[in-house]
Amino acid sequence: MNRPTRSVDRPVIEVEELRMRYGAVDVLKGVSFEVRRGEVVALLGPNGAGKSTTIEILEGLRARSAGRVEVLGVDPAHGGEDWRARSGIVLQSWRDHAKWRVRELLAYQGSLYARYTTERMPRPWDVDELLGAVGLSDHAGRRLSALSGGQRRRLDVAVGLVGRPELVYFDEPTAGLDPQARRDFHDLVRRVSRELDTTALITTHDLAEAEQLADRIIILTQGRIIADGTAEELARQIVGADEVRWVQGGDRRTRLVADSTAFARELLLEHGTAVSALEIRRASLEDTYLTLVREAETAAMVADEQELQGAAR
Ligand SMILES: Nc1ncnc2c1ncn2[C@@H]1O[C@H](COP(=O)(O)OP(=O)(O)OP(=O)(O)O)[C@@H](O)[C@H]1O
Repeated sequence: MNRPTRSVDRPVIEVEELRMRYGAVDVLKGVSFEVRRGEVVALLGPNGAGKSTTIEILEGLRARSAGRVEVLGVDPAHGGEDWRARSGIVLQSWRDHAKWRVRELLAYQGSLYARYTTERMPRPWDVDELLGAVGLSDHAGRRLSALSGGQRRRLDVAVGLVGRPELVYFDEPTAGLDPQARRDFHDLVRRVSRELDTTALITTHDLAEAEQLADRIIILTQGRIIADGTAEELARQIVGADEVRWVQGGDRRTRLVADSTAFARELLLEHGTAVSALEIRRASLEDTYLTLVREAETAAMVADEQELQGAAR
């Protein structure tokens, strides 16, 4: 299916200078980013970085301290039911409803969206089709209490998607899933993004997942965005991103370089056949992430110390 073309393609999420303060503590310190229609974006960051706070503000569950936020063209602080129905939230939220059966729960949840159906987007998603899409067809008649952890996670995903949302938030979606279920989930998100033009914002601590799934990665640390781009673009931000190893004159050598192709070319031109076992390892997203977060934390510590010294003078 082709993506529908739109003459005015405004971003689905627009965040400008977002600030959040709990008591005397600034948790978000001027966060700005955009997410375009159909994009899959991963929001990464250490514990306590402000990811959940950001998402709760976008969902309209938390009032911000300052800044401009628009989600699907509406300020979440003033979003009504119609606006809310256009987003889906995938949380681990159905654990307490142990007596419901899978199909029953999805049919009920889906029925809440029927009044929001449009010609372009019939709502809700047909329950049997959705059960098939998340791999729960064989468990449709089961009570929630009889599902495994992975099956419940698939159900969480189905609940988040049943209203065919234009925008869906996933909070650590594959935590606790086995590798097959994880791959199925990735396929599902890609399909939903491609075929329904659904925008997805995913928080995860799984960097391999972010790399595989996301069109774009945003890294939040200590309430600030320190990187925003594709995994490749992020890797280019750090110096010495590639590791080159080779053997020369019997010695094993290793160098960290920014442009490994140019380095290898020079090396071979200069030393020719004296070079063997040449290997290039690109920085993984994990290397990049850890480097960027460490640099940001060091810079913040230095700034704090300077401020303290300034105040003591
Ligand atoms: N209601 C609250 N009152 C006071 N402080 C809060 C409140 N909610 C969150 N915080 C603080 O705000 C900071 C950011 O928290 P947040 O939950 O947004 O981080 P996170 O990036 O989602 O972390 P994690 O990866 O651990 O889920 C933390 O220091 C947290 O302790």
